[in-house]
Amino acid sequence: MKSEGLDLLNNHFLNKGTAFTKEERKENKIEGLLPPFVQTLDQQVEQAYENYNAKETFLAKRMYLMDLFNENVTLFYKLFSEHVNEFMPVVYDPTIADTIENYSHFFLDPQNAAFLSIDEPEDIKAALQNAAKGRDIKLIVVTDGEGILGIGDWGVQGVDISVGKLMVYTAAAGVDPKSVLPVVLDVGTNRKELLADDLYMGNHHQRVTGDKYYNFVDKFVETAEDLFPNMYLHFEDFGRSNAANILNKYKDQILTFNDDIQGTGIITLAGILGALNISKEKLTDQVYMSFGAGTAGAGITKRIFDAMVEEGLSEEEAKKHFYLVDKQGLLFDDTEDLTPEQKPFTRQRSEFSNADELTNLEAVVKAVHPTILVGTSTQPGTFTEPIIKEMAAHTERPIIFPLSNPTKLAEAKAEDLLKWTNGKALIATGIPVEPVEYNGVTYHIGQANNALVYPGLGLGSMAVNAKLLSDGMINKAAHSLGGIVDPTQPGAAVLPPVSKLDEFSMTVAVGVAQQAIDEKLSNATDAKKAVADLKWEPKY
Ligand SMILES: NC(=O)c1ccc[n+]([C@@H]2O[C@H](COP(=O)([O-])OP(=O)(O)OC[C@H]3O[C@@H](n4cnc5c(N)ncnc54)[C@H](O)[C@@H]3O)[C@@H](O)[C@H]2O)c1
Ligand SMILES: O=C(O)C[C@H](O)C(=O)O
Ligand SMILES: [Mn+2]
Repeated sequence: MKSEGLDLLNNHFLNKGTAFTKEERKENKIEGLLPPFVQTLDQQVEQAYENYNAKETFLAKRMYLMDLFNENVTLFYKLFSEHVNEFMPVVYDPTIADTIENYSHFFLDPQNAAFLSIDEPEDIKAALQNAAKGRDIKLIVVTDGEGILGIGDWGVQGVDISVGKLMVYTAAAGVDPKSVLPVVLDVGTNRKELLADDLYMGNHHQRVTGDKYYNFVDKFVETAEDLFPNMYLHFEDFGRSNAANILNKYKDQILTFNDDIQGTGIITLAGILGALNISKEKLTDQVYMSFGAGTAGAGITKRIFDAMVEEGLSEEEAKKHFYLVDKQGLLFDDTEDLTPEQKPFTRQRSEFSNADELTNLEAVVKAVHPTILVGTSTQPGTFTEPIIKEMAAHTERPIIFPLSNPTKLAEAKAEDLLKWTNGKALIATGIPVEPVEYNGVTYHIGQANNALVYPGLGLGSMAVNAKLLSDGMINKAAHSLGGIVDPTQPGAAVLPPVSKLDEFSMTVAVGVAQQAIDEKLSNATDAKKAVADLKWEPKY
């Protein structure tokens, strides 16, 4: 049915606001509902950007942008595309963490999401249909809110991460916003403050676990697959005890992706390859230490391990290059409470004369002399000066990636890492960081955030209707980010800049699409054309 009159103005996918021409206004029964002057999209962008700049805080800017999105999707993305670098930290991480923590109090609009409650599993189908409103959904981002960034369990309030991740898909890779659906699975929350808050908008009970939980996830996956058969299903910020289980259950059956495990693995491998391109060292010579071996930490470890095997090491040899440190300290084969993902990378006590003392990062760094240290621990400031100096004393160009998000949880600041290592550290951070001046050199800091790859990976997979997301496609994405930064420049970043996100998302998309074709996971024939055909642009 054709939208007209106020319905048209209230349809944010179709609304052009003051850019409706005189003819369109007549034709669609909106004459007299707008100020008479017809604006161009560029004029609307100029006006919106003026308003945006008048807001003083990131939070106020974000709220303005969400209002704009709810009003006019085309204008929102046109504005976003012109200021990607500036808007990313506002629309996405770290500001998104503030809106998640305060969601029930800030609430104005459900942002087109589907809210699926474990107490009403019979409503899943209707909820997805209501939210899709007849649209052909090709991409869902779903969360259950248990492991939001590093800030933990926020129940239904985690829905904003689904909304934000989808906005990045469109801004970075041109995924058509009409084809996407944010979803939250409300299975309860264990956060006491939320349960005690009358204004909390989710189910006021503890998280449901076990079979009931997994059956609910199953029912959601089946129903979504049924309703939207060509869909790419992106899981985000599930808790440590569920994320890998869910991925392992579905990855060989449907086109699905876990961002924290796979996306983070890809971007971290890409960052390490970028760092080695600067230091001219080999991956297979590195000693890798993961600090915080949870969903992301173990996912990254597996990806780097696979890359070492691909570069010629046997699995047995490759394993010797890895050390996992978690709450218990260095993880040994007899450590209690190991997760299934940690087990393959544990060490033996007999390797060390002081194994019993290896219960904190400092002791382990002293004993092991890592060349790469990646932080996904959620513990701020844990990459301390003595630890970093110890690491730097044994390796010429230490590769140090404090990846915990949001900003307040980062293991270290780039500026400090450069100071403590005399400018030698090769750094990437999870959140965006301004360039650092040190000893007359401007150091550009790469952002190892999965947002740099998941949009291209998704677009490429969707463009060729890939049956599955294979290791080969994931690997291709990790190797697609090289060649943009000039590694010979002093202070060069280990990853390409976010300002070129739209450009390299296309490289990732085409590479991934081609890989799917080569692996016979797709019937398409022309990867480039398929990607170009699916790409949406914000214009009237
Ligand atoms: N940059 C990125 O793209 C990216 C992607 C995913 C996750 N992350 C960040 O990584 C962090 C972890 O996310 P996750 O999804 O893996 O969470 P998680 O809960 O699965 O993992 C966190 C791990 O840290 C461990 N830990 C907690 N306290 C510790 C301590 N004192 N010492 C050592 N280890 C400790 C936990 O036991 C757990 O294994 C978050 O801050 C998240 O924002 C970043
Ligand atoms: O959301 C981000 O910024 C990256 C990542 O998925 C995370 O959980 O921290
Ligand atoms: Mn995440």
